[in-house]
Amino acid sequence: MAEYSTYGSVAVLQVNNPPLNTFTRHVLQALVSGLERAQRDPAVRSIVIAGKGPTFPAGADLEELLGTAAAPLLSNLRMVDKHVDTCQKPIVCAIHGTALGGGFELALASHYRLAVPSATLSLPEVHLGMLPGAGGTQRLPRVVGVKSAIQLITSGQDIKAQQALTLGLVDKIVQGDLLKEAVSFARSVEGRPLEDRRISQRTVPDADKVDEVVEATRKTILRKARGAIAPLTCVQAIQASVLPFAAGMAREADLMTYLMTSWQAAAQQYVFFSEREVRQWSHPRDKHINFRTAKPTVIKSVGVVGAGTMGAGITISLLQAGLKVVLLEVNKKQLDKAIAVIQKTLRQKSASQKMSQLTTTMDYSQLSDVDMVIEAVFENLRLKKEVFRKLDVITKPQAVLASNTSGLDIDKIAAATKRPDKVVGTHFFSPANVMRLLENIYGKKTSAETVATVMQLATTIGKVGVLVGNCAGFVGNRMLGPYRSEALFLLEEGVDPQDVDRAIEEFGFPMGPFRMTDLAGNDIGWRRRIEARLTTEHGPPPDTPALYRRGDRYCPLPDMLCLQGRLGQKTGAGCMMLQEAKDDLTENIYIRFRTDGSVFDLRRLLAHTKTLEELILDLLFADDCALLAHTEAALMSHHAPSMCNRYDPGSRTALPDPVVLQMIQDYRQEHGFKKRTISSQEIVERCLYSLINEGFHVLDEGIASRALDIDVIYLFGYGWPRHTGGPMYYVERVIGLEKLLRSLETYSARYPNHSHLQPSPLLRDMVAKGGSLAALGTTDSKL
Ligand SMILES: CCC/C=C/C(=O)SCCNC(=O)CCNC(=O)[C@H](O)C(C)(C)COP(=O)([O-])OP(=O)([O-])OC[C@H]1O[C@@H](n2cnc3c(N)ncnc32)[C@H](O)[C@@H]1OP(=O)([O-])[O-]
Repeated sequence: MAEYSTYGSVAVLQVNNPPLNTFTRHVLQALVSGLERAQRDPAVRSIVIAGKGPTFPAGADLEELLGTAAAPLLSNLRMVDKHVDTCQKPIVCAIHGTALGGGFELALASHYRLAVPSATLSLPEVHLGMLPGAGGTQRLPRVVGVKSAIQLITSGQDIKAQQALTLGLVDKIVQGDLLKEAVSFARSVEGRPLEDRRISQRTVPDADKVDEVVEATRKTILRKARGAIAPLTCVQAIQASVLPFAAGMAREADLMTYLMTSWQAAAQQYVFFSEREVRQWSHPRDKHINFRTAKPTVIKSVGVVGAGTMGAGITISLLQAGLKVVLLEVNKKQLDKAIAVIQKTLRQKSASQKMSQLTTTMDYSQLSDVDMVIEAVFENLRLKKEVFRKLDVITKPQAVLASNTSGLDIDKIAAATKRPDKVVGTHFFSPANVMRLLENIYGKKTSAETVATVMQLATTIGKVGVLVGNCAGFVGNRMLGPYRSEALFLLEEGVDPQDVDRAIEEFGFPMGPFRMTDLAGNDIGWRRRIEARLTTEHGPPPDTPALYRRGDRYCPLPDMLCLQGRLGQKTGAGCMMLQEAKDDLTENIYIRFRTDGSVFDLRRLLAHTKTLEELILDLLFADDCALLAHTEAALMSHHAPSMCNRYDPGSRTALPDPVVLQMIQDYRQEHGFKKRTISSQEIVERCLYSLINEGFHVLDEGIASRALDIDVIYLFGYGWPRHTGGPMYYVERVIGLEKLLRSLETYSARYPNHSHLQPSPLLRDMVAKGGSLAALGTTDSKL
């Protein structure tokens, strides 16, 4: 637990609790015993505390901290820190690996800190809905000042050794053998006065400015916290650091108790464990196929087909993980553009050497030797099948073929090959090198080995892989459908897009549904709806009721906006693309003709022409000759058209657009909707409850095997606020299943034709029988 040894006058205490040397009560008791022994021994004149194995203690043991042992654990840690702080013999902490939370707090209580260059320090408690409750909020500001302490503690960010040295958090960086250096350092400081080494006895350097600093940062913290209580509570504790140390510690303890007993802390700790538990996957339809029984194929090289935004992002992720990549793109200009993006990103990450692992090509035969291919071409089933047909012929028989589709049928894609067992979905989220989620989709014939391979790939490239079944939209996008529909129905009834966005953002999402569509592109859903024959490029399909499709309520507003060229933020950027892309047309660029207002996808037009130049010539010699220029001017104009908002050039701030508001008003009038006032609560409930209700369907159908899989998908792929634990956790632990059912019943009685508001049979069953999502496999056992 804490091994005791002596090197002459130096006693060394090495925490030994593999794998992360976390603090349990027993570890802490062993540390106290060791400290007492060293203090008692007259031959010992200094003490070194270190971690055995790969790391310095990575903090309190969360299993204990979250259970009934929390109070004794916390008081033991405070006791150790007090022992260390007040010890009459100098104590040196030797830091390697990750000194996190309580580990870093122990180091701050010590008199000297040495670290290896690769060491990382941080106080990440805020991510667990807590604060550094063993003196961290009191000691850190005494070293770095209130301003920096607020920044470090409310973000929980990592501090690398060099930065820690600059900030005065470590005294020396050690290049060689850490323990040896620490022992000799300890020896060198023996007998020196310790009073100025005790951080607790120092004053906060910017104490006179504390109120000013807190005031200046409060707004930013509130905005970033998006409803989480921990960040502001951390600030309150840090504010108390200007008090005498004991008073500050008492305030910290009170605030820690408040946070530790909050539902948000429980939710965030659930997130921590769920992020790890998704790795322990099992096949929803056959529990015998799972992470233990299925063996992954070793992947050393990956082909990526398609060098658009997704393909480039996927390539970066793979290269960063040290894999060999062959990037294939049939359009030379697009390939060059992607190479430039990849190079720039890797350079920013100081990882330019990874470029040597990249081969770029326009020739499919270069993929003959890769272990796996990830296809990332345009979201079109015909095109994807064509690509898979080619890949099946060219790649080696054992290669895994994965599609980065966001919702197309994996079985249909697999059917284009003679190896459906090796075909799988790997749905990355944009930007693919940043977003942590990887939704892995198995088809009817996908083998256990293939599933294990893509789940392993997720870990290899630092993503959170979640295994789901095959259905339109899989888990994430399928659940988003009802949410988006309900948001649109709310527009019909009287709210503006900005009202919906505001309510959802106040709940904690970084972006409401309309800003999100503006960012992603309104045309993505439009194309999907055109392909599903719900609408056409010219308006609703003939003989179709305006507000219904296949018996379901349908809101055509987004289609109408697309027909007006309001495709999202990128339409605003479209003019730039049009200019620079005169002969580089790989993104979707839309033009609108002045005579009839119709919108065309330039790519589609290009399919009938050889080059963009030819197309432009055609247009110039056609009756609509002025129109391309007109379109350019329109796109360049100050009010670049977007979906529901307008964006000033170079800005992402969504501004209400009077044109859209008028259009919605006309639409309400035309279809007999009577505008009414709708509360934020109703907006949030209707949007989120319909999304969650779909989650119950997803579980019922076995598309997701556990509620925690859905939570992780929403937390890591869709910006669901972390402090609420994810949609399924939130509804069960905070709202209550019964209340969800009653609300859905009320709303579905009011809107009988909104099918997604009809409570799912699984939800009804659970409420009737008193069942819980935990029984379906959440991490309750760990909470
Ligand atoms: C007392 C009050 C004041 C103090 C408060 C604190 O200290 S608060 C705490 C402040 N400290 C933190 O918040 C640190 C949280 N931990 C981390 O950030 C990372 O684990 C890491 C960077 C230390 C290592 O990353 P990595 O990618 O190398 O590894 P990995 O992440 O995959 O973890 C491996 C296994 O260890 C498990 N496990 C991990 N930590 C803990 C823990 N503290 N406890 C228990 N278990 C823990 C993890 O679940 C996983 O288990 P599995 O699934 O294999 O059964």
